[in-house]
Amino acid sequence: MSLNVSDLSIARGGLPVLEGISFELKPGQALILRGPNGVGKTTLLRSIAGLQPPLGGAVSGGEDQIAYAAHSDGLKSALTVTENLQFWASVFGTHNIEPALQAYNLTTLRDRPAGALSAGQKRRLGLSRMMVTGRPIWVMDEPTVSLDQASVALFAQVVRTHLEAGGSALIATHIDLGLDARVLDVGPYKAAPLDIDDFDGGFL
Ligand SMILES: Nc1ncnc2c1ncn2[C@@H]1O[C@H](COP(=O)(O)OP(=O)(O)OP(=O)(O)O)[C@@H](O)[C@H]1O
Repeated sequence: MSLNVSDLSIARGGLPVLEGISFELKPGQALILRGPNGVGKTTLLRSIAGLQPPLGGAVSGGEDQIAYAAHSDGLKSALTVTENLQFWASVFGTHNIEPALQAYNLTTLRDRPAGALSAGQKRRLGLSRMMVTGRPIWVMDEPTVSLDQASVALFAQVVRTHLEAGGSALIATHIDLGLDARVLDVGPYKAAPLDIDDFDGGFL
């Protein structure tokens, strides 16, 4: 199923950040979001993932189809690598965690508590959760933070395989992942500043 974003306007902390965002993401496609720090990429991804309501416009096709990977890895530090993935598999009603362990080179770390992993290993585990969700639309916010070059390549390969299987991916990233993907620069969609309409002329 395609994800459709239509004339979306979004706010953070009560202030509009982006407006007029529209795109379609079809099965097999990836879309890379770019834009300067603070422009609203995270806010856009959160809105598309259903974590916050938009100010206006619409998102369709994402209901129960989206798996969202935020800035944080979302791991339970006392659980092992295997237990973390089993937990997420049970949340999403799936079972087989082995492909995720193998794809992210985590098999030798499978019995290690997540809290005892390095930052890059934690990130690999966090990203591997996407595979066990069984969901077709992956929405990912700066997924390569903490990853070394080899792990970035692993991640890009996982995404390629996901796209070939008919999945899709929406990724906010500042780096070139080498994917065959469209790029959407959200900079030009920066919302106009709010009008200050409570100016008290009597103050002058
Ligand atoms: N919890 C918050 N409360 C209020 N404002 C926030 C909050 N989090 C972020 N903002 C503001 O909302 C705006 C959009 O932030 P957002 O995190 O979506 O940007 P971004 O494009 O993802 O940035 P980056 O590239 O640095 O990750 C920024 O101006 C930011 O300062």
